[in-house]
Amino acid sequence: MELYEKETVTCEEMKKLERAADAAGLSYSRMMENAGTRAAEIIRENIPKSIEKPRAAVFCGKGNNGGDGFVVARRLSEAGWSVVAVLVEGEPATEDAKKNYLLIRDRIEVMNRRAAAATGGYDVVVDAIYGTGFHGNLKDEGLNAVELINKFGYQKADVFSLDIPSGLPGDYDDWKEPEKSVMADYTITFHAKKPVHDHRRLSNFLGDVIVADIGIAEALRK
Ligand SMILES: NC(=O)C1=CN([C@@H]2O[C@H](COP(=O)(O)OP(=O)(O)OC[C@H]3O[C@@H](n4cnc5c(N)ncnc54)[C@H](O)[C@@H]3O)[C@@H](O)[C@H]2O)[C@@H](O)CC1
Ligand SMILES: [K+]
Repeated sequence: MELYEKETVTCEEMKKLERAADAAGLSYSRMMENAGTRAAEIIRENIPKSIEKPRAAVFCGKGNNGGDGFVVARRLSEAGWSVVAVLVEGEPATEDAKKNYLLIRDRIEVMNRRAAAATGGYDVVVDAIYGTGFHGNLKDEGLNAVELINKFGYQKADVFSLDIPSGLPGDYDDWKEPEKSVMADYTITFHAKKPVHDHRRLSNFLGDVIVADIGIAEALRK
């Protein structure tokens, strides 16, 4: 079986697949656009139809998981939602995330985590803090943001984690419960599940796991 056909891949294998897809003509920036666009569609399909103008907060880290978050924020805003973007660790650091940040910066409200703590009433919270690049344990900024997301979740928001609930390493195989993580209602992962999604003791952190196609299989089949 080819790597791109596997249902579950490690974070390292995922990086390999992205490199191969890029070499086959599906650029990293296109993969991010596909990931965020598809995630926004899945979010819209899964919230109660009775909400007329949904309010969403998108928490973005400074890597490419945050970049996916900026694409989601743009897509939900284009769909008529009221959207705020929360910069958890300041401005984005990777090229593709920066590009997508510039596309929303002047269009939707951007705030830091402290300012976000004084807001509320969200129907949807998107967790785009950490994905496959996360290792070890949460540090202060991440930890505070994770607690805030979970607070909004307890209030009324549906929480959607992009790729992996922030706080959990993608290759997680420990039998201990993690110390702290986003508790998602839905985890939207890209291309294939990562080992953490198959972990039987983590279903209360993962919620429903949905795999979103971002074009990698098609690019590699050719
Ligand atoms: N171009 C690509 O490679 C694509 C990546 N995608 C997204 O990008 C994600 C991976 O992006 P990145 O590799 O930029 O990494 P992440 O965005 O997952 O992580 C961001 C940063 O967190 C730091 N970090 C790691 N452990 C930490 C800890 N314990 N405390 C605080 N900071 C920590 C890392 O050094 C990294 O700079 C995927 O999960 C997916 O969501 C998708 O956009 C598809 C295309
Ligand atoms: K995440």
